[in-house]
Amino acid sequence: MKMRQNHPFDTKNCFVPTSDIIAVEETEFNKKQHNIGKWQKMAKPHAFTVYYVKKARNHRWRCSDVTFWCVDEHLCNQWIQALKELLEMQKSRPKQLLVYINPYGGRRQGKRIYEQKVAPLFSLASISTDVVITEHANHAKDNLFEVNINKYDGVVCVGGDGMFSEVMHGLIGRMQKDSGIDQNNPKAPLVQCNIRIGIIPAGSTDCICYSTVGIIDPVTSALHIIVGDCQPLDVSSVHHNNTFLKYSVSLLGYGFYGDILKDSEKKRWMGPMRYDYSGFKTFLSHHYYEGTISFQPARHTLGSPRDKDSCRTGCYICKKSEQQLAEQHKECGLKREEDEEEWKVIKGKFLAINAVNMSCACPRSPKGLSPAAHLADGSADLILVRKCSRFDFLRYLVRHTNQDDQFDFSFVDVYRVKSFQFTSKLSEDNESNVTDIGKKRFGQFCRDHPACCCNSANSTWNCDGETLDSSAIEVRVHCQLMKLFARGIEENCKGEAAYSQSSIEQLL
Ligand SMILES: CCCCCCCCCCCCC/C=C/[C@@H](O)[C@H](COP(=O)(O)O)NC(=O)CCCCC
Ligand SMILES: Nc1ncnc2c1ncn2[C@@H]1O[C@H](COP(=O)(O)OP(=O)(O)O)[C@@H](O)[C@H]1O
Ligand SMILES: [Ca+2]
Repeated sequence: MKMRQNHPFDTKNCFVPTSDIIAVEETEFNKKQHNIGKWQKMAKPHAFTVYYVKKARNHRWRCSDVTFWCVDEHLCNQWIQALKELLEMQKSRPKQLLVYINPYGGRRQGKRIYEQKVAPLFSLASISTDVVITEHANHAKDNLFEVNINKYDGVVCVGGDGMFSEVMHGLIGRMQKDSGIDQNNPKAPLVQCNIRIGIIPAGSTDCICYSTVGIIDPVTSALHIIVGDCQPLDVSSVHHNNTFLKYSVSLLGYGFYGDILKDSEKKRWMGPMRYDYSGFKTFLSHHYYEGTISFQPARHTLGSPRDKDSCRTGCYICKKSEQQLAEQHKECGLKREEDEEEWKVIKGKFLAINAVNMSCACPRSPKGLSPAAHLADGSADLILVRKCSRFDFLRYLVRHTNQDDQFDFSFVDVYRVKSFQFTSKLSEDNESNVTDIGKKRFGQFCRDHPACCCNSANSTWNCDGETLDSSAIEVRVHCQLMKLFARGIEENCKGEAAYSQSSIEQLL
């Protein structure tokens, strides 16, 4: 059996784990191939090609191939058969996927990206697909409540964080509905969603993809889906007055990121650039908001937001949380301890309140809003940026783009939490004085100090790129509520540290 690799770095030996094989196909020899070199002398050769994942730099994956050939047809068929049987044994691989494409996300390239880069790979891997090109917002979400979901091994969304959020709401909502769980009850134990979601990035920020794969690259994401990766993800539920508002997996941001989102929605025609434009405008406006934040610290998890190491593939801290979750499920009859745990209360004037379930790394900020946040530890990092000068706020923002610690400022506090609540001063005042209509209607900016940037209007919550209607919210992190076709960011850079059993032992 002879081997030939189809790329310029031909080597004599090639080691490919079965888990990295994408497909095995019989290869037709054409006349031209037959007439070169030593094959000329042979009887009709038989060949098969193995397509496999080739890992390139910066977490990028590509489909490579290697062709084996020989004169013995029977031997060749035996190899094809044996390799196909090995592939059949990879039980976590999807066979049937439901795909939603947002044709208007990001630079409006979703349909082209899927058809040119992703569909050919799915077809090579013998994955059948039902494809829906969305016609309006919430199309995918509503559709997920109607389809025969058990027919599919996963759902793929082609778009940005907003599109992912829609699909996630459809799936989690469908799961709770089928299990008779009332989503409006903030304390309801939600049912885990085992149907994995794959993200083909074609949006504006694509933070969820970047934070779980390490790169925004449709081919890499398609290959993670094909090999059947599985990454559990924490999800926060957001409620107001016993009414369910939304779920969040990446950023829940009030003040700076809420204001950027609100302004940028009017500039959708600008594409991803709208965030730079609105970001600059919001930075100049320098509005701060008064309110009270109460939270329950996450005591069950080992890490802290100031850790130097990040969550990486096979993260030990996330595995520990998975074990704790399994134990909790066994003891589900017992009273939940969280109700008894203490609440910390902080009142203040904030430029930004950010709660992140993951690092929120994205191309704009490769280390993210909270570099040590974990994908699946059952906690969120709550970042409070208090009123400070424009210059200091700029220093804080710039640190998201370099190696300096963005939490090392007197006006920034960060806590690892499992739940929190926020009420703006404005709504507290309105509740205590409902007759003060003038304050409600005309209180846009502080009338006493027009130049001081304090804002007596509320900001908006940015929930994974969607705005929330209420400023007063109650948030609870649900450990590993859903799963992605991903494996977390792989540790492939020299000198890059991550949590391992030994580093944890040193910590303890
Ligand atoms: C002087 C330069 C300072 C630059 C600092 C930049 C820090 C950026 C951190 C970005 C965190 C992003 C968190 C993710 C948010 C997304 O869910 C959301 C919706 O995404 P999509 O649906 O793909 O459009 N995106 C945003 O809210 C935009 C944030 C814009 C930040 C400038
Ligand atoms: N066909 C459609 N027309 C308009 N909006 C849509 C459509 N399909 C999905 N959406 C909505 O578009 C929003 C943004 O989509 P997304 O793919 O995240 O793009 P971007 O990253 O540019 O914001 C999502 O909230 C989603 O609900
Ligand atoms: Ca988390």
